[in-house]
Amino acid sequence: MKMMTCHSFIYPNHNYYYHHQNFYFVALGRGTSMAAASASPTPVLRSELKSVEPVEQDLQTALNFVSSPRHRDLVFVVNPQGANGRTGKDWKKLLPFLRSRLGNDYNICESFTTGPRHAIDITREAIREGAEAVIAVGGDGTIYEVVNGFFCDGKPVASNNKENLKATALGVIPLGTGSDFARTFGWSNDPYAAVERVAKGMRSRVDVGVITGPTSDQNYFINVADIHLSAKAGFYASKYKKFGNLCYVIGALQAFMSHYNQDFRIKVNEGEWEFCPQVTALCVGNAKFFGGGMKITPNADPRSGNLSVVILQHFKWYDFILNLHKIYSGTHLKVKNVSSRSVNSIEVEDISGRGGVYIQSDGEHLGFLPKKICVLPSAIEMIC
Ligand SMILES: Nc1ncnc2c1ncn2[C@@H]1O[C@H](COP(=O)(O)OP(=O)(O)OP(=O)(O)O)[C@@H](O)[C@H]1O
Repeated sequence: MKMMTCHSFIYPNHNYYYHHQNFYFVALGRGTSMAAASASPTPVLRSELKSVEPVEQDLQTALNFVSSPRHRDLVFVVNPQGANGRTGKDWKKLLPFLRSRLGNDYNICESFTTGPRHAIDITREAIREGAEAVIAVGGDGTIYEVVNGFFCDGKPVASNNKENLKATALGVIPLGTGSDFARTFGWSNDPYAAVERVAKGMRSRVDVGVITGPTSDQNYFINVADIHLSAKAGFYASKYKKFGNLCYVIGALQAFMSHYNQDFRIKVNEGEWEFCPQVTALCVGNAKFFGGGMKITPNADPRSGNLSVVILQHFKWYDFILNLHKIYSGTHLKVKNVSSRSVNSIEVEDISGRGGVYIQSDGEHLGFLPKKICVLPSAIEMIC
């Protein structure tokens, strides 16, 4: 039977919850028994599973009612640790509204991440099972991982059901510390407004950036990839998330202490190598904001089919202090030693010999140069 198959094989390594007014249905891993917990006012938590008795017979009956085969799944990928634990708490509060607003039209499924990169696996499985949308609930790190789950081995992940013509969409409920990706669309950290967007179901194709390293490893990003000082600042900032948006200031101060501008060479759109001296930071925007509200790539547009590169050169620490307000407002492109261009691809190498040049994408540390960054135009459908 369809739903039994679905529950037995969806998310082989993850807990997966179907929601209904009075029931929470929990699928455990492949080969394990299924369980249902009834009449719980809150989601069933992983830690509570031990006390739940397997009731497969009853569950089958109930699943046919709850997880309607007429409806497609909305899979909410929730990072309970996002925004220093606030994401998990806000999600709990949001759930009753979300179920009443969306539950009549969709099967509401939730999956809590258990650690870094878990959201990638959840997303891949959801797409293979033909979900209507995978919705990242958290900050930019969670969106980043969900976006990476749309791809596997260099190719887009597809539904196992070839008759399923409607692609799985990406959705976002921004509940992170910075939530910078949402800013490009003018979305606040208001989860109720985000649920309304999902209810309306408007979709739009957006571009995705792909970063390739010397070992051909690939990482996808949807917001901003950045290199050198800002990436180092982001690396440190991630260690101070408990201070909220202040983490970016602390991270920047720490990064500055060991910073040197370095000579790079860049290759744009597969052209000739260009010398790019004394780079402070090189930012590649698919969208406009990073660092908790800095409009670093103001010309970027995720629906443009290209990426916007902004390069800061020869900057001293006091240049940042003097121009910080311009970086926040996106008026820094006219500042001396700041340049901007639109690209399809850019390769970046450090030629100073010092090495150790940080790169991050969507706030996640990705290692060091050299890297090649390309745009994948209209790669994903997004709910907006
Ligand atoms: N269960 C978990 N426990 C610990 N870390 C997790 C868990 N699930 C996901 N993560 C990691 O948490 C990191 C941050 O998550 P997220 O981006 O959602 O929140 P944030 O950092 O507060 O927000 P923002 O990125 O917008 O500033 C991600 O790198 C992700 O890999």
